[in-house]
Amino acid sequence: MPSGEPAVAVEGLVKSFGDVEAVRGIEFEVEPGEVFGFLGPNGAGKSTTINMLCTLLRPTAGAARVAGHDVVAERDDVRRNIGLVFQDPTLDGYLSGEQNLRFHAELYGVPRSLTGPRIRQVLEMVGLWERRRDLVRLYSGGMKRRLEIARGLLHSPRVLFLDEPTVGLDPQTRTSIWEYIRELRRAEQITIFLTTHYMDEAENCDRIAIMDRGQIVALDTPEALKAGVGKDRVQIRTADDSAAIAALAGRFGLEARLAEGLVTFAVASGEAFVPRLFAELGVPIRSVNVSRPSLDDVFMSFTGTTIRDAEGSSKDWMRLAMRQRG
Ligand SMILES: Nc1ncnc2c1ncn2[C@@H]1O[C@H](COP(=O)(O)OP(=O)(O)OP(=O)(O)O)[C@@H](O)[C@H]1O
Repeated sequence: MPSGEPAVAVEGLVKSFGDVEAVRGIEFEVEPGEVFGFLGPNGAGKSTTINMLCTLLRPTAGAARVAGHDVVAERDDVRRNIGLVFQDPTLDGYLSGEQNLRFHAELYGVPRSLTGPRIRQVLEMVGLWERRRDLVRLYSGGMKRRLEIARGLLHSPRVLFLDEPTVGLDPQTRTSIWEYIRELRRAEQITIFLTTHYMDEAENCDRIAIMDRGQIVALDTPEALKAGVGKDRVQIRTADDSAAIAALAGRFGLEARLAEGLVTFAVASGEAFVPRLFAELGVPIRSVNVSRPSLDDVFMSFTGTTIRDAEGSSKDWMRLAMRQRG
């Protein structure tokens, strides 16, 4: 990928299926090394977009470049430079972890001399080197997912597409998968493009795009998206709640009320406000708690639906991808 070029660059991308305009002229760029999250309710157009990026669907209009290559004119170059990790396991349970990777390396034409060292490198990265000789059917769910990630990395892709990488895994395993994803970015300077329905996971992304009805309706860092939703919630415990409520109204023009036994109010930037509060309230404060709008609030405000309603829509694009590649 030429230096300075985005890992993914999308311009006026459109995809129509007959009368259905699934993707309506979207634009965005993903920088090399970014962890980029793609969220949206069912039918928003996420899979259609990703299928175009992975060269499995031809755009109706517009253009996209992945790893510096045009998805239509340089399809094979794009394919060589991307890795896919999909939800449905396609590992062979009757082969060992290492044998699964060897098979994949052959499919991808990884030069033989490089295969052994590369397998060791990716297995060590996901903590499976010691277990490489065990049959995959004896692996736990988390180990299988880690092996799939290792497999997606085997041919050293510049951009790794992950479809809900931790769905169905227990919280501890999800945390460890995320550790691998972060390590991966550090070690391989790879760009990671992922879909997720877990908002806590979306928090781990450098930036998030929210898609709805064929359009990108929001794209920013998790922090900026949450800040854009509105105000933080501040709760204080005081020596005299009535006096505090009166002082908040009198000195700051804030309307506060008692909630859960705490003086509660909303303010644009809670953390920045706290020092002023201590300095100027004139009523002793015993404790303070600032909470931010969550990404759930962000999702709701842009799409009118909760992320939970958007769940269970795991798509077949990765499956389709593998079938078409294989
Ligand atoms: N091959 C196709 N033929 C006709 N319509 C399609 C086709 N693929 C997708 N669509 C339509 O395009 C729109 C976008 O679908 P898409 O699968 O891209 O959404 P999505 O955001 O991936 O949803 P999900 O969260 O369910 O995976 C939907 O209205 C869908 O019905």
